[in-house]
Order: sequence, then C-alpha cells, then structure tokens
Amino acid sequence: VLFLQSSRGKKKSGDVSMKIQRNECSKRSENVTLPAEVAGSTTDIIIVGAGVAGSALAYTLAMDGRRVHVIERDLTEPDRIVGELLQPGGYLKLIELGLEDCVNTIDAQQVYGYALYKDGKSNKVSYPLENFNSDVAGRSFHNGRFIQRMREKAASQSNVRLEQGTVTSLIEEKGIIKGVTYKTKTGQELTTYAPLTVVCDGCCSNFRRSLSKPNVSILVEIPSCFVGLILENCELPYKNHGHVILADPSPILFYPISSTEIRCLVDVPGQKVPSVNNGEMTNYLKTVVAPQIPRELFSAFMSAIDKGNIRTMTNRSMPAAPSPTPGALLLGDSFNMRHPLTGGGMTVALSDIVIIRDLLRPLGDLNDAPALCKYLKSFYTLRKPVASTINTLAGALYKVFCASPDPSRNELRQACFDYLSLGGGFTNGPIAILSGLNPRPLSLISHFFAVAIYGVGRLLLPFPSPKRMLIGARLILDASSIIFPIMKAEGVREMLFPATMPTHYTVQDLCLS
Ligand SMILES: Cc1cc2nc3c(=O)[nH]c(=O)nc-3n(C[C@H](O)[C@H](O)[C@H](O)COP(=O)(O)OP(=O)(O)OC[C@H]3O[C@@H](n4cnc5c(N)ncnc54)[C@H](O)[C@@H]3O)c2cc1C
Repeated sequence: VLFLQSSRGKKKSGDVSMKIQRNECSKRSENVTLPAEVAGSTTDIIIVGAGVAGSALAYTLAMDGRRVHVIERDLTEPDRIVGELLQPGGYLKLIELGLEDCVNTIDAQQVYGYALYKDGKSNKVSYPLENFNSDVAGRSFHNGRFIQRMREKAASQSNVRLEQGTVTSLIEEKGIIKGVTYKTKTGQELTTYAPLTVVCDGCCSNFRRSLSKPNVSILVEIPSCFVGLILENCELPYKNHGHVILADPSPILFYPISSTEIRCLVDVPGQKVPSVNNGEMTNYLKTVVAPQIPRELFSAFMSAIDKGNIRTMTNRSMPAAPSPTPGALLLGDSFNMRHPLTGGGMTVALSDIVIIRDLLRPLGDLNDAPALCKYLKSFYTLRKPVASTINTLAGALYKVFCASPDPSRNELRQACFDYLSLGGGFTNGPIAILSGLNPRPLSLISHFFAVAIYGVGRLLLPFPSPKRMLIGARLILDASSIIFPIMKAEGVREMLFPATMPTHYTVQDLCLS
C-alpha cells in the first residue's frame, strides 16, 4: 500500500468553521439507519481514480473538511495525449477550486485563442479575455505533469488519503452504495466504506454501467480517433494559439505543450486508424496529412513522423445518463464525454466539481442517504446548461469541420470559417462558448443558425439560381440535422429550461427544505 499523506494540510477534518456550516442542515439525518460499516467509517468520501476529476475533487472536498480516501490505479506520471489544453473557462474553475498553482512549474503555456486554416487562408480568433485578470487565459501542458501536480496538491491535505490500488467492485446493500473493494499494489484485496463514493475512473470506466441508465453503453459513440505527434524545434505561426486546420477528411490540431514542444493531433474519422506497426500510418501521415500542414510546421511534422513516437487515442462522446444511486456518483469522463476537438473535457469536469462542492457544503451529514440522493439529483440538473452547451458545440463543430462531398455541407463549413472571421460579436460569441467563458445554450443555438443563415445569404446574393436555392435549403436542413440530435441526446428541457425540472434545487432551496 502506498499511502501518501502530508502534514502540510491547513484544515483538519471537523475544524470549527466546518462545524458551524454543517449544523445548518444536520437535522435531516435523524431517523436514518445506516449499515454498521458506514456508520463506523472514518472516511466521508471515497474517490475512485485520481485523474483530472478525482484529484481536483479530492482537494476541494478536503478543503471543506471532508475525510477523503482516493484510490488510484497508477500513481506514476501518466503519459497520454489527452487533456493537454485547458480552456480559459476551465482555468477560472481551477481558480475557484484553489488549484490554479497546479499549472505553475510545469512549463505550461498560456493560450490566447485559435488560428483557423482553410484552403491556405488563415484567421486568428482570440478569446474574449478583456474583462479578466491578465493571468486568465487557456493553459496547455503535458497532461501527466498537470495530473501529478493536482495529486500532490490533494495529498498535501492531512485529511486526504491517496493510495495506489485498483477498485474492483462497488459494495452495494439494499440499493445503497456503501463502499468499494480494491486490490492494493501488492495484490491484497481490501474493502473500504464511506457514505459517498465518487467514481472518476475515466473514459473506459468499469463502473459506468452500474450507476447509469441501462442503455448507457449504446450511448457511447466513437466518431473518430486522434493520432498524436510531438513537433520540436519549430514555432507556431501564431504564437500561444491553438491551430485548427480544416483539412480533408477532418481537422488537424496544433498547440504548444511546453516552451519547446508542439502537440499535433490528426483526426482520423471512424473507429480504426492505419496501422502504426506495418508503416501504413507513416504513409498516411506523409501522403494525406503532410500536404495540408502549414508550411512553417512542415519539416518539424515530417521529422516527428520519422522519429516514430506516434500515439493514437479513441475519441468518445457520451451524453450523461445517470441513474441516481444513493451513496454514489459518477464524475468526469466516466459520467459524460464529448468530442475532444474543442478541448472541453477538463472544463466540464472542473465546472461539475464546483457545483458538487457548493451543493455538498451545507450538507453536514453525508450518512443521510435520502438527503444526499436529493442533492445529487439536483447536481444532474444544475450542471446541464454549461456542460450540455460545451458538449453540443464540440459535437456540432466536429461535424461542420469535417470535409464532405456534399455541396451544402461544404457551404456550411466555409460559412462557419468565414463567420468566425467577421470579428465583433460574430467571433466573440462562438469563441466565448468554446472557451467556457460564457457557455450559454441560447447563444450556441443563435450563433449556429446565424452561421447557416449567413451561408444561405451568400448563396442567394447577388442573384439566386434554382441550384443555389436548393443548396441553401439543404444547408439549413444540414445545420438542423447536426445540432438537434445532439441537443436531444443532451436533454433539451434540462439544457434550455433547467428551472422547470422537478430536480432543480439550488443550494439555498436545499438548505431551506
Ligand atoms: C484524444 C483526447 C484529447 C483530449 N484533449 C483534451 C484537451 O485538450 N482539453 C480538455 O479539456 N480535454 C481533453 N480531452 C478530454 C479529457 O482528457 C478528459 O475529459 C479528462 O481527462 C477527464 O478526466 P477524468 O478524471 O474523468 O479521467 P482521467 O483523467 O482519465 O482519470 C481517470 C483515472 O482513473 C484511474 N482509474 C481507472 N480505473 C480505475 C480503477 N478501477 N481503480 C482505480 N483507479 C482507476 C486511471 O488510472 C486515471 O488516473 C481529451 C480527450 C481525448 C480522448
């Protein structure tokens, strides 16, 4: 057992300020009988997985005085091609959680917006950061370095126990999750109990099915894969910006991950990528992708291919489908995924954690399973406007940015590229959604259809021909058929009218009830 605990933590569990806060709601726990193991437990919350979500949650709950036991399969520094660009909205959430120093000392790079490339033309689209402090911007980094910093920060709290182990099952009794069984590094099988278990075991979650609606596995879509390379000894054409190439068949991304390295992610549609082992991938990258790369990056791109460190990762998307379960909660990618084109995953996870933290704060007694369940149901509704907007944009933009033989889809793609170059609100609105600075559902819908109308207008002016009118009509249909199914899967009512949901309780409502 690797047990990391530090004496540097400032708050101890049950300190005076926490006791005052908790008393407000503690009456609710009367008359609830608890399983003996849970009642005697010295842990308030078990967290499964210490990735982005698990580490951030552990730290923030510990700061609120909770006793947290985190079980992570592998505590060594991850080496992955995921979660490398944190949007400015995510950075704001990091500040709210007190974790902003985790991007210091890891050679993270500030990101101020994107450069979009199409058919040799490029446009710069800056994040609308004017009204924020100068340090508010996106951050890009090595994912593993960021996660290690977050784990260290969580483990520095005296009331966090971070342990290496693989959780093998959830312990359930009479419909209530009471704890988990896990295997330690040495192969010992142990059980641990707590009134709340939060599962943050990532995109390939083993526990998603037990805590979601029965149809959850059919909701997981795999629209494409990313092929990752690291470019060295070169500069991005637009310094401190992400670069999105609207390539054929689908987008290519570049962004800095340190002061000397640039990540390249090549999207390959479908579930299969050319084989790396038999050289098909090298051939694909050199013949199909390389000719579409901006010339400033071309030779570094070719060198990266020759160097051979080619990584691949499946891109999954999955709307949240929770089945509210007393004593347990899913969070992060195990709960909800979206296409990584827009780099929204960590922002959604951190935003969810802020909501959970605020909801749990007044709940003194986590052993009150019915009250806890009510709070958790409310979480599923409160998160919807932000999470669904970021998710819907990711899915819709991926579809719009892919090349297509269909003339109306190509018009929509071109209209989107040109619309984002118009400046003012036309540029700021969509990029404020993407960056997580202002992710409002109505803004998303209005900009999405404004792009479509802009595309139709260009087709009809100055003189509409029957052919162009037909393409225009199909363009509107295409736009609708892209956005509405994603919104439907996300839940239109929760997204647009969360206050009409029976489970829409604010923290104040819950405290008063
Ligand atoms: C190719 C790609 C690129 C991406 N790029 C970005 C980006 O640029 N920006 C962005 O915001 N998002 C991005 N994302 C999404 C982002 O990576 C995720 O949203 C984020 O990592 C989710 O965090 P998580 O904590 O839920 O999962 P993870 O960070 O994957 O953490 C899960 C943790 O659980 C542990 N674990 C798993 N099973 C067990 C078990 N049984 N017992 C104990 N521990 C266990 C794992 O070891 C791991 O540490 C990308 C995704 C992909 C696929």
